Amino acid sequence: MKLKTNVTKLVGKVIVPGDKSISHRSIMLGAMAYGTTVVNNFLLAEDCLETVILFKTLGADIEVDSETATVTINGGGLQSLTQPNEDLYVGNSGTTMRLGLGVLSGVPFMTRFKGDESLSKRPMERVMAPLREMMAITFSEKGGDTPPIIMLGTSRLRGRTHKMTVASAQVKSAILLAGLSATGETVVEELEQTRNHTEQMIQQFGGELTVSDKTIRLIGPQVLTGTTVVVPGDISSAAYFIAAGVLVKDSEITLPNIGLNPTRTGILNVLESMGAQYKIKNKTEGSEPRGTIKVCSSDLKATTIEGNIIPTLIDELPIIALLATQADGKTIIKDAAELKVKETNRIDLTAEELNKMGAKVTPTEDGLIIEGPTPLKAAKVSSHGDHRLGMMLSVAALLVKDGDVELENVDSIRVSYPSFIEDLTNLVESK
Ligand SMILES: O=C(O)C1=C[C@@H](OP(=O)(O)O)[C@@H](O)[C@H](O)C1
Ligand SMILES: C=C(OP(=O)(O)O)C(=O)O
Repeated sequence: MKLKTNVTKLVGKVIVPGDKSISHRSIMLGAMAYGTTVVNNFLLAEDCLETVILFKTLGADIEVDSETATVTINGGGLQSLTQPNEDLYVGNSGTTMRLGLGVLSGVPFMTRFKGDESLSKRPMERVMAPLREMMAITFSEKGGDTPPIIMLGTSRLRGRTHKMTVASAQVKSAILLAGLSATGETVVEELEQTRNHTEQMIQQFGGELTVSDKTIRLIGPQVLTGTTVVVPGDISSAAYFIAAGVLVKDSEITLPNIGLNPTRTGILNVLESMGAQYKIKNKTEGSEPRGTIKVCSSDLKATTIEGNIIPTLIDELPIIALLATQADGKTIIKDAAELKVKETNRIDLTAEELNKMGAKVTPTEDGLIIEGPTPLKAAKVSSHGDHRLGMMLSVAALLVKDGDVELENVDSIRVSYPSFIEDLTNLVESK
């Protein structure tokens, strides 16, 4: 697809779709709970629909109203799920597979999880190992770390203490979801604090847990009750418009109703340290705060991004790398080796694709070094099937003055944001 280039100004408002992490969890917890759960502003994108399909295949009563982005789940508790007579195919969605394994470790039947080509290369032992300690039988069919994964759950799951060896909200969440049906205390000691939606939402569904610093404790088994979830706009999707607004001269973009959970807002801290101009308005209080983000074009300076901020902006690092190509000086991103095991190796491919456009990005073992500012030029680029690379490159193209930017495999964007290109184009046309 030929991307929009040479854009002089972006003005307007974008209603960013619902948060992906919260949408996934609302289906899982809704299916584990007793009673009705209503999810408003559910993310109608491929990844979250994989979670809907997964739980429908397991017999859950789920209705999706695409017109209103509302999902209704009539939950009958975990034990009402039934053994499917087919494989559980979850497409490109790591969250669906990892959290799904956690949920199904607590039911006494066998399932076989499969994913697409990208997911079939992603590490699953990080989730299987703790679930095995809790007494589930689970292994990779190929004998290694990657899908297909066999899960033989049990109604005799045992609570255990887990010291995390990787900063991953998906691993933490899989353990906590398993802990809900385990007997005794499940403890997770995090390496770094990661997004805490699972902890917040378990409590919203009437469950109990305690959080002290980076340690989460939960005593099982627990009974959850259906509730209403109002999903905020996804800050990870908003990040592309934030970057576009900052980078394209004379721009002003308003993004209402964005989730501002502090375990997700690392990008805002980075914007501040790069000198970007943004404002937050109408911020609500509570466990999942939300507010309006307003950004306008800004001159940027380089920064260093490392340590415990990394999990709070992990999915935003490709778009932050683009911001850094336009910043004055050398930006250093480190402690982000996890980027190598996302939908693609986002360290190597962020560098490779931006460099095709004339950027100076050097991949390292655990991050990127970006020298800026560099003008970006016409090129043929690819998302490599990774939605976040596709969206980042679409924003990069806006800055190209002469010639075309052709993006290969634009369809991958549907994984998290089906109307992204349309929403970006509307901002260009509203000038
Ligand atoms: O828990 C979640 O919803 C997610 C956690 C992160 O993955 P890791 O847990 O692998 O870091 C993130 O990259 C992913 O997009 C969603
Ligand atoms: C890594 C991501 O998702 P998942 O792990 O669910 O595939 C992402 O959305 O960037």
